[in-house]
Amino acid sequence: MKADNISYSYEKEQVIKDVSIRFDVGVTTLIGPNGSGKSTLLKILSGQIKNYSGSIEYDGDNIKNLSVSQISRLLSYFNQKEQIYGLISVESIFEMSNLKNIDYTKYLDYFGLTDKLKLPFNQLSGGQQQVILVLAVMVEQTPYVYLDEPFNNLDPLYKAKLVKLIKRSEQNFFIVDHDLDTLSILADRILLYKNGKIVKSGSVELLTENNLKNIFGTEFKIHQDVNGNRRLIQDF
Ligand SMILES: Nc1ncnc2c1ncn2[C@@H]1O[C@H](COP(=O)(O)OP(=O)(O)OP(=O)(O)O)[C@@H](O)[C@H]1O
Repeated sequence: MKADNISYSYEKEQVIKDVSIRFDVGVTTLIGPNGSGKSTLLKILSGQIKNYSGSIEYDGDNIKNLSVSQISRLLSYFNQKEQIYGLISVESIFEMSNLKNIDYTKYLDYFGLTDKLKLPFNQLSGGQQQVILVLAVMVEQTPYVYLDEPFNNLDPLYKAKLVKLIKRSEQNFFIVDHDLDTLSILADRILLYKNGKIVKSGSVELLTENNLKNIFGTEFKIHQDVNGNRRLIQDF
């Protein structure tokens, strides 16, 4: 995916300011403050918001020239804030997503959620709902996957399982989240974002105390764990 010079305003407020982004193979993460426009940008890149300026191409085709079914084969999108499933069963959610007839029960087994298959979605806990929705998106098996805050509500075990699943997947992910430790382990590319613009892009090496302070306006301390991974500790 290649997005060039994307700008977007909600009524009077310009939220995205001339952003150019590449979404390549692997895991790309967008890190920035609350209200800075990350979710809006994901909706633009995934074709849900259309009246932006700039251009977005997938494999050389402008997204504006693709049909709804072409887009649905190309990309999938997760955002728990806008889920609408309510009384629909977990099984039906997977059946709607399972266009390639894959065995999705292995995912449910992996999260210990097999016994929830027949339940209505609203009888699951917040974390269970979150896992089911992320899994339903992965079941679509599209090459591009946009995840808006996939690690919200997840306990440490579910978080570890989801990290492993994403790392093992052949799909390409574009993730927005505020869990910086998890992103630092997952990310192949990091985009630091503030006030509607990409401030810096590069590898996990970008997660420095200075860069994070610049983005969020608060102090951090960076430590290395025994595996050499970065651990970011916010200094309160
Ligand atoms: N549908 C909308 N109509 C009008 N303004 C909106 C709409 N959605 C978002 N905004 C505004 O756009 C700005 C960016 O919102 P957005 O949800 O994209 O930020 P974000 O970076 O994803 O935030 P967070 O990290 O808190 O989820 C905010 O000021 C918000 O109030």
